[in-house]
Amino acid sequence: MKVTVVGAGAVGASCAEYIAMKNFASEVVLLDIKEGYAEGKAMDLMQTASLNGFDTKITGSTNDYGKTANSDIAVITSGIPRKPGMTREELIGINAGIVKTVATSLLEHSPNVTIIVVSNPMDTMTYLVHKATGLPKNRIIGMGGALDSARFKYRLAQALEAPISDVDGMVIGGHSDKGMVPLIGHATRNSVKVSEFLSEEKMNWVVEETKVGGATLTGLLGTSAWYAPGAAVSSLVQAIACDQKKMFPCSSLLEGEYGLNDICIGVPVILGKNGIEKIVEIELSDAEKAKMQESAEGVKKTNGLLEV
Ligand SMILES: NC(=O)c1ccc[n+]([C@@H]2O[C@H](COP(=O)([O-])OP(=O)(O)OC[C@H]3O[C@@H](n4cnc5c(N)ncnc54)[C@H](O)[C@@H]3O)[C@@H](O)[C@H]2O)c1
Ligand SMILES: O=C(O)C[C@H](O)C(=O)O
Repeated sequence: MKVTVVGAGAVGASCAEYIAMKNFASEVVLLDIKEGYAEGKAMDLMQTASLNGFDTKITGSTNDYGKTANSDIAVITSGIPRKPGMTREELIGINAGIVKTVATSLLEHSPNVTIIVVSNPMDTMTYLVHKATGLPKNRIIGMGGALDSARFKYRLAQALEAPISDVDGMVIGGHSDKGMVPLIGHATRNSVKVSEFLSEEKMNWVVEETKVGGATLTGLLGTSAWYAPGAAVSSLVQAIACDQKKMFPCSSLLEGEYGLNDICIGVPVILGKNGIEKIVEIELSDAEKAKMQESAEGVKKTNGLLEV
């Protein structure tokens, strides 16, 4: 199993590290446009192998896609991250050109690749990869909901004063400060709805903190987060590589599901060896449906800025 990670910056390197630590891939190729940068990160990570007990080979490449040839899975993290006070949507001007070039270069060398898009604004970048490559929809996956759901569970556990392993919950919709739809009505603590434990006020706090999870970290760090994003990507890669049939909310091209068309947005999907093997349509309340609709309008507005 060969995995390429484009962009050896904060998220790309974290993602490569978690993939290697989970020890399911034979090779991870890290590629970056900055001379020597990916080679340096790959060498540094390889020097953790004997300490951390993995056999995955990590190779660095300065923009040489020959080294990525015949990758099974590729992750696109190349592009700029936001700074405090910015929205993800503001990154479109620079990131769209980078993501389009990277996706086509990947495909030239790996015709059977499944692509995971991370660069922001992620739902629009995922849509752009569809338009630019024409790959079947099961082989293009946007990562956002897996991360947002991990943040949701973190906030739920805080509010419940419970261990995170007791908590389950999911965030669907667009990966944006306003567009996320944390499904608080479906969230549980050991199969019991969290509304049995939490006041309306506490549940609203969980939802609002989840939606601005990325912005909160950007404010603290001066750039956007990387550990949880890297871990979330590695979980998606593992689900595909190991044919786990696991369910994650991912940005997927919709053709009528959830009443939406011609848009990539976060919905629950089953991930296995064929990438997105199924889009799962769950029953939403009228309020959740309205939020999903509003979120889709936001994503479509950003998609409208693309030149495709
Ligand atoms: N979807 C998500 O949940 C999620 C989570 C975190 C970050 N992100 C996004 O991921 C992206 C990367 O974030 P980061 O913190 O790693 O940024 P970073 O600046 O640390 O790393 C980005 C890397 O991309 C490289 N790059 C730029 N153009 C390239 C090209 N054409 N080919 C190859 N490499 C190129 C840069 O040299 C840099 O090393 C940002 O757009 C950020 O907003 C998304
Ligand atoms: O917040 C960001 O800009 C990066 C990423 O989308 C995140 O949610 O951490």
